[in-house]
Amino acid sequence: MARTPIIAGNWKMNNTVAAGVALVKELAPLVKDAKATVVVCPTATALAGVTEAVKGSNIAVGAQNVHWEKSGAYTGEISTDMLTELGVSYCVLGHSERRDYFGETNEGVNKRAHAAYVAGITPIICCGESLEIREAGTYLAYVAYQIEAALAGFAAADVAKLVIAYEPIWAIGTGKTATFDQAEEVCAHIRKTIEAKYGAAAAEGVRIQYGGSVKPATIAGLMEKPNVDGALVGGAALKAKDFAAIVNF
Ligand SMILES: O=C[C@H](O)COP(=O)(O)O
Repeated sequence: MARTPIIAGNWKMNNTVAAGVALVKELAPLVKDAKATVVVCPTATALAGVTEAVKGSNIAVGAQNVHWEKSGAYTGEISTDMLTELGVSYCVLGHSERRDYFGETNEGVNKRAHAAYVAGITPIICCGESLEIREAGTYLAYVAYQIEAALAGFAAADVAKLVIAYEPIWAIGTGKTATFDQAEEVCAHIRKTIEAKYGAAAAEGVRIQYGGSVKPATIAGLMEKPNVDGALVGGAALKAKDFAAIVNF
């Protein structure tokens, strides 16, 4: 079974509603023939405007986080109902910036992933090691543990439909893309980890992205790797032409 590539743009804390709407309006005609699934992940305030603006295009919209409870006293959080009401169909979870700056834990990522999946929102579950862990040589075990924790309690048939984003923290926003072989090594290990626990069909179906300073010049080399199924793009997703060039690799 061939996996459809998936390229997602994580806008992080960038773009007002007006800027986000303008960006997707410029992007839509540039990616209309993409063979990859195309996703943009605006900040929360721009989700309504952007979901409206992409109607009739092949651009899907993702959120940058979601809470596991349906509603209640959780100041600053967003529920799955609030996202599905807008037509949001993906959600980035466990990004290293959430883990490092806002105390996101593996357990929280797992709870958010279940809530999103049950609501019909495809989780894009992030994992990735720091430079210290990379240099200590323990990165494969570290990433495997993050994935096992994030996927706990999922049925094999559901794991097949998830998206994982491998983002080495040392490559995010630094201009230091992992080499194609470094990206492939970890993405292959993630697939092997999933196969060991959930079986061949889950490992064959799950889509694994690489993220970390992906640029138009590096996407083709990454996509040639058998275990890299797409990219989670930060900085280069803020310019329609650059993001389109990545999507149309
Ligand atoms: O979510 C996206 C990643 O953190 C990558 O960001 P970047 O492309 O700016 O390095």
